[in-house]
Parts: sequence; C-alpha cells; structure tokens
Amino acid sequence: MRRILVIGGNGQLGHCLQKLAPKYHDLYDFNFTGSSVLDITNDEQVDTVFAEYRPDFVINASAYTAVDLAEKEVEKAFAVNGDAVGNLAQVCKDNNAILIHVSTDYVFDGETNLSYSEDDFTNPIGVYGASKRKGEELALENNPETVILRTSWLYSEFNKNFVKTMLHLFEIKDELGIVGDQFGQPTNANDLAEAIMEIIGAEKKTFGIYHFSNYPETTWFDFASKIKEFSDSSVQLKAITTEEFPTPAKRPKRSTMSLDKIEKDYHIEPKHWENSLRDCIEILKLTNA
Ligand SMILES: NC(=O)C1=CN([C@@H]2O[C@H](COP(=O)(O)OP(=O)(O)OC[C@H]3O[C@@H](n4cnc5c(N)ncnc54)[C@H](OP(=O)(O)O)[C@@H]3O)[C@@H](O)[C@H]2O)C=CC1
Ligand SMILES: Cc1cn([C@H]2C[C@H](O)[C@@H](COP(=O)(O)OP(=O)(O)O[C@H]3O[C@@H](C)C(=O)[C@@H](O)[C@H]3O)O2)c(=O)[nH]c1=O
Repeated sequence: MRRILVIGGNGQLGHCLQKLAPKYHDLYDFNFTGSSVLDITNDEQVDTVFAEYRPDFVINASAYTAVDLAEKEVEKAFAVNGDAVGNLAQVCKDNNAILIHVSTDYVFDGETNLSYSEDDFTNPIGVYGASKRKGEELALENNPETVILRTSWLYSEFNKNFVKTMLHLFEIKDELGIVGDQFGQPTNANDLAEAIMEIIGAEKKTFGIYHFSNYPETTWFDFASKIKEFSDSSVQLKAITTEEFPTPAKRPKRSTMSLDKIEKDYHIEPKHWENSLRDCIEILKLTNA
C-alpha cells in the first residue's frame, strides 16, 4: 500500500484530508502529523519522520497563514513558508517521495484585469505572499518534480476562515462593512482536498505550478452576501472600500487565477463557488459548528 504523509494535519486543509481519507483506505495508508510531532522548520524531525514512515507522497498542508501578523513576524513566516518548504522538497527528492505543496493567490500583486496564469509574473505585496513565493521558488529549485497548487480564499467547516468569521459576526452585529473592491475566487478546502487526491491518483503526473480554486471571481462583499443569504441571516451588509477597512497587510485588488492548466493536464474541473459555499453552510448548520 502506498503511504501518504500529511504535514499540517490539524489545519483546515489537513482536516478536510482527514475527512476524505476513509474513501481511499484500500489504496493508501495516511499519516497525519501536527506541528507538535512534525515541526516543518525542524530538519531533524523531518528526517526522522521520513526515515520511520517512508512516504511515497507528501502533502504539505502546513503553513504560517496569519496574513496581518506576518507583517510583524517576518522571520517566522519565511522560516515556515519559505526555507522549510525548500528543505522539505529536497528531502522528498532524496527519498523518492512526490511532494504536493500548497501556495496562494497572494503571490500576485493584483494589479491586472486579466486572470493570472501559472507562469505570470509574481510580485507579492505583503510578507505572507512573499514568504509563500519564496517557498515555491526553493521547492522547484531543489526538486523540480514537485506539484505546487496555488489556491485562494480557502474556507471549510474546520478551523478559522472568512466564512466562519462572517457567521460569527452575523450573530453579534446588526451591521457590517465588507470590502467590495477586492476580487478573487473562494475555494472550499474540501474541493482542494479532492483535487489533491486526484493528482496523487493520476497515472501520468506533470509537475510545477498549478492553480486550483472554485470559480468564477467575486468580491469579499458578494461572498459575504451569499454567506448571509445561505445562512438566513438578517444582518445588514454594506460594501466598503479597501481604504475604509485598514489592515496591517495589503491585499491584492484582483488575484483571480486561470484554472485552465489543471483542467487540461489533470482533467480537474472547478466547481462554482456558490455551490461549494452552500455545501459548507449546510454542514455548519447541521453540526452547529
Ligand atoms: N487559509 C486560506 O485562506 C488560504 C490558504 N492557502 C494555503 O493553503 C494551505 C493550507 O491552509 P489552511 O489549511 O487554511 O491553514 P491553517 O492555518 O488552517 O493550518 C495551517 C497548519 O499549519 C501548521 N503549522 C504551522 N506552522 C507549522 C510548522 N512550523 N510545522 C508544522 N506545521 C505547522 C499549523 O499547525 P498548528 O496549529 O498545530 O501549529 C496548522 O495546523 C497553506 O499552504 C496556505 O498557505 C492558500 C490560499 C488561501
Ligand atoms: C472581518 C472582515 C474582513 N474584511 C475584509 C478584509 C480583507 O480585505 C478581506 C478578507 O479578510 P481575511 O483577513 O478574513 O482574509 P485573509 O486573511 O486576507 O485571506 C487570505 O488568507 C490567506 C492565508 C490566503 O492565502 C488568501 O488566499 C486569502 O484567503 O475581508 C472586511 O471588509 N470586513 C470584515 O468585517
């Protein structure tokens, strides 16, 4: 049986992979590690887990994801999202394991009206995006046979994310201002987990950077408006500008990514974000999470 090591098993993507794993129990053995067992910045721990588990595939679902805090914790963000990813790619190469690494739309500056393709110029405007870009570069430099999946606006029923933040704020506020001039593509992390498993199962593997998200593009305000509609909330939402919602980190104005390459090479068809959002909110209603 082929072995899959999931690093960052307690994050939202990690949880979605845990949820999906039973479907693949006759094909793969899974080992989900949290940061207390495997800290990706600890090279010795990485070596030990590889030596003991001998994975065929490694899914790196771990990352430093605090976009605003990263502006202060620059070193930590680069250690986890940059250098550690470079080391992981090297260790995967040395051990004949295929690395599936996850990156972000925040590697782009967002100053375009076209959808970004995989080989478009990156120009991160914040520390988080810059640290994730460093990880992409180091991974491909050390091990070109790495699959890097750039995704965007990830949410799920697990952990902290925009959907759950909105549902919480709808409970405690009568009115909310939401940025209406930043565009991107929300992604249900359960869909990303499925895409990762499809790539692992693909007979013919192609490597390098791939974009994966739900589609089409929307704004944070329109996204929040759908969350309101699907959750039957009576909160009043108002579209505001980026300037009216100041944050420590700058966010791209429009980070919409083209999904053609993953569709062509891996036959993975993106889902409409409204359908995937509806699924998530139904689960949250059922579980009262
Ligand atoms: N969230 C989003 O909106 C988006 C995320 N992405 C990318 O998708 C991927 C998954 O994100 P998501 O599931 O939301 O992330 P989460 O923030 O939910 O989870 C990240 C996980 O990484 C773990 N982690 C942090 N530092 C380390 C470390 N040094 N060693 C090992 N594990 C560590 C954390 O473990 P612990 O808590 O135990 O420390 C946590 O469980 C990441 O690569 C992220 O950059 C891309 C686009 C959008
Ligand atoms: C809570 C809140 C946020 N906003 C805005 C701020 C920001 O522009 C936008 C999203 O805010 P958040 O801080 O939740 O999302 P943010 O942390 O920027 O989300 C990003 O996370 C990283 C990890 C990624 O990789 C990106 O793809 C993206 O998903 O919504 C409002 O306008 N009103 C509000 O009440």
